[in-house]
Amino acid sequence: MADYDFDLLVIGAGPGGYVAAIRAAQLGLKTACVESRETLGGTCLNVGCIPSKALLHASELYEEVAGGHLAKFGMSFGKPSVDVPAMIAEKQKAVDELTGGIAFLFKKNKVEWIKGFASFTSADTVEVAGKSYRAKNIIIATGSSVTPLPGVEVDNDKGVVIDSTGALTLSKVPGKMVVIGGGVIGLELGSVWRRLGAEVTVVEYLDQILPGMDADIRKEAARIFKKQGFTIKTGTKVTGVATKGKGAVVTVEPAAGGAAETLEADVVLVAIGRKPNTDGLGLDKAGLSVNARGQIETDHDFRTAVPGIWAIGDVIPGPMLAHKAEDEGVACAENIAGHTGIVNHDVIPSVVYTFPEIAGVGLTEEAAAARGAIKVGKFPMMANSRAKTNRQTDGLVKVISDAETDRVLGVWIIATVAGSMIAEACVAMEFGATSEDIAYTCHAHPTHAEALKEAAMAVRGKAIHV
Ligand SMILES: NC(=O)c1ccc[n+]([C@@H]2O[C@H](COP(=O)([O-])OP(=O)(O)OC[C@H]3O[C@@H](n4cnc5c(N)ncnc54)[C@H](O)[C@@H]3O)[C@@H](O)[C@H]2O)c1
Repeated sequence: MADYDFDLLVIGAGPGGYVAAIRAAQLGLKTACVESRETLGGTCLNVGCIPSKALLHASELYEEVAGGHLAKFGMSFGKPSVDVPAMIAEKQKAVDELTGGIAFLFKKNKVEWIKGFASFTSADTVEVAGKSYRAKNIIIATGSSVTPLPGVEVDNDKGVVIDSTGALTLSKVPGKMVVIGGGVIGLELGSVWRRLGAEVTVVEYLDQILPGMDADIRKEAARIFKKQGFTIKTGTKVTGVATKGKGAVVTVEPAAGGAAETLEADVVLVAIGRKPNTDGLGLDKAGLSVNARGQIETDHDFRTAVPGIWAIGDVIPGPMLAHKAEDEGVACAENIAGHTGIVNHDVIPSVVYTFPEIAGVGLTEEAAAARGAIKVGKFPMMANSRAKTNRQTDGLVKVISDAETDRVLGVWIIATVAGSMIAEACVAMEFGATSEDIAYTCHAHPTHAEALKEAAMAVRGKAIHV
């Protein structure tokens, strides 16, 4: 240790990096975490998962009232109004409390926060704000940033052509919003502004929204979103965005070729994906390189090609999800400390926090069928007593199992609380459960979770309530 400043230096304090730093400190390693943002928590806490969920929650409450959905329960209100700056300020309070919480956890666990941007000067040394730090181990947890759309300039301050960060700070509800990209960000942030009154058009290049999800789920989600008032243009590419007056004009044409058309918008949200952050890191000085997708490759233990350098989260291959990064952070810290840290990448849930929520874990039906014989059980939320009682019956649960062994290979859910329901599927899959194991597990009544049990029963044609 004599020559090293730290046992471990983590670059980046997002969900991957800050969790890795805390776990390493818990295990007795002298740990520092470098972060260039003013606050800890990375994209997720500052301008991603957390603020978007705050606005999703607030806008959902607004729509319940404004959309007249409570009238059927005998409740009536005067015409509701929304004070957007107040909503944004309350969101910021949640963000500040959570980012401040990490600063507290760093102090409590004696993790040193080095403020500034880290750049490698050799395989075991980084420079931050003109000072050099040498560490026995370095974890790269630099995350990802918004993929730019060639030829389209984002300016979040002007608030006309924006990305996900700009969509969290609009000062008023746009009349018309065009969302480029029918993925998670487009649908979540599009939902926020649609609920508050914007006319939202989603332009998606592929034939279906929500890439990577199960085909039934993608189809059903599109049906539900259209019913909610979204205009969804799939199989459509954007060929240009020009600002015009206080708004913008988006030119689109069929992906397969054909006549172009223009869409006028007050706000254009670009949400076409994210790319790993490696610019300026000086990877070459450490002897590292990136793959064709700009990612740093690691082995199963999160070791890069250079001994002593590890990488986790959005900067390595795999889904760009905060919880995947967190689990990798814990496992990587444990491996560095000489323990055995493992992440089961076959069981990483993904959740879209729209209304209803959309969640999945494991294989899609298409991917599972390509591997071998499968059985599929489906159960509609329409037949779930709790969903029916709440008058929120959109959605379904789908369980995919191996035809021979009955082992669960994938679970897909659209339901108001799908994000919570998917946790049960994750535990089941982590323990190698069969669909019968889920079917024979007693589930509390009346809960949404019973729909998962019934979908598991449906794998063998034994669902009761359909
Ligand atoms: N709830 C969550 O888990 C959550 C929330 C936000 C973001 N994220 C993660 O952040 C990342 C980025 O999210 P995202 O929604 O930007 O990406 P995404 O990859 O989920 O979706 C982007 C969509 O844009 C489409 N697209 C690409 N270029 C286009 C073009 N020129 N014209 C029209 N459509 C185009 C793609 O086909 C794709 O469907 C994802 O990895 C996502 O998992 C997750």
